Amino acid sequence: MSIHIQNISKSFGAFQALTDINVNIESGELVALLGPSGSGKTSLLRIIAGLEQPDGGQIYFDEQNMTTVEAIKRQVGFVFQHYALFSHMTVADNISYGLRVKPKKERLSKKDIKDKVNELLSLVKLEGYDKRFPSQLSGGQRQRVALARALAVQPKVLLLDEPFGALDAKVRKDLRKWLRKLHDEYHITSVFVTHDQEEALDVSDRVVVMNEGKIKQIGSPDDVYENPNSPFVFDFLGNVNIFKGRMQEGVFETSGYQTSNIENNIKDQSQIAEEALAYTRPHHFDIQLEKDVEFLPITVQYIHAVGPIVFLEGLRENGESIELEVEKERFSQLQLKLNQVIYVKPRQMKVFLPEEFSI
Ligand SMILES: Nc1ncnc2c1ncn2[C@@H]1O[C@H](COP(=O)(O)OP(=O)(O)OP(=O)(O)O)[C@@H](O)[C@H]1O
Repeated sequence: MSIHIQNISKSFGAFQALTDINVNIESGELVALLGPSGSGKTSLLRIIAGLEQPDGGQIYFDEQNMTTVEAIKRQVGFVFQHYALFSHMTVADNISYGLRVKPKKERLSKKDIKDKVNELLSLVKLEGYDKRFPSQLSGGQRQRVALARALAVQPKVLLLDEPFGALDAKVRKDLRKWLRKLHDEYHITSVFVTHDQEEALDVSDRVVVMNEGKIKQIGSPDDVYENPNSPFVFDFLGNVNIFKGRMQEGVFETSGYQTSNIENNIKDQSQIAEEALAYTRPHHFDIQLEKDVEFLPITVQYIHAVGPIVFLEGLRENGESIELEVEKERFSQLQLKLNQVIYVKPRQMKVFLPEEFSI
């Protein structure tokens, strides 16, 4: 089932929570809505679910206009951050709830419901937990029960609102791997809300980056991470170094360092921009020990060498600091030490002008 979100807007009183949202989600896709707190992710998810009415715009499931269809008739499975399990019901009763409350004509037999529960318990790796109550489960187990309950009614669309938000980092990581695997097996069109960029990039087929009720960028995880279209997306999706400088005829200059190895959206390349900012991720640097005009000298101030990637911080001659990430092997080759002067060259930089900051 595909989902087409067309020109959706929503305000709460005078506050505009969503402005002209357009996204096409393909059948079987897992899409993450990613953005900071208050960016409108949950509001959009609730509008897809039918739990909230938009002020303008349409929601289609395939060719069917669902905008005014009641939530209960949308065949949507919903998983919330806070395990909304019924505390007085066992795991099995929680999972089968949606099947048991169906009208008699559509209801499966008791035996079929039991078989379905067992199938779902095995799917979420909780065989043997059927008689437990939610209070006897860990947070991660409860979320898996919530997912099994959402899947029991065979939804056409699965909506997940920060499903792992309340869990600790390790359980979160395990569950998102597991969700990805589950999705690869079942291919239910799924929309997943998160404010955690790593989670969004790790799990989804495509990421919709939102801020202040608007879409900033839509793309594959690799695309939005490697080719952010705005300073906001660059900053929100990972660590970044920002160089203040000026642009002139395709050359970026910052405190005595010049480079033409840059990307920018400036139409008139002969333009002079006095207040340009160049963005580079910490792993996009070449490092060497020999002085070179194409390289920036920096003094190593901090080294964190745990794991396969070494994190370094260096100080430029103008007092600005630079974060670097180097593979352990390269770090060992260079034998880097604190207070050593090294030479670094950004392999790629993206230059933005002040007017691009408000897009
Ligand atoms: N029922 C409501 N009444 C008034 N304002 C609301 C209501 N629901 C949401 N908002 C406001 O709309 C904005 C978007 O909220 P929403 O929950 O969609 O954001 P979010 O990106 O999901 O944030 P979070 O990550 O914190 O959950 C927020 O400023 C919020 O205060």
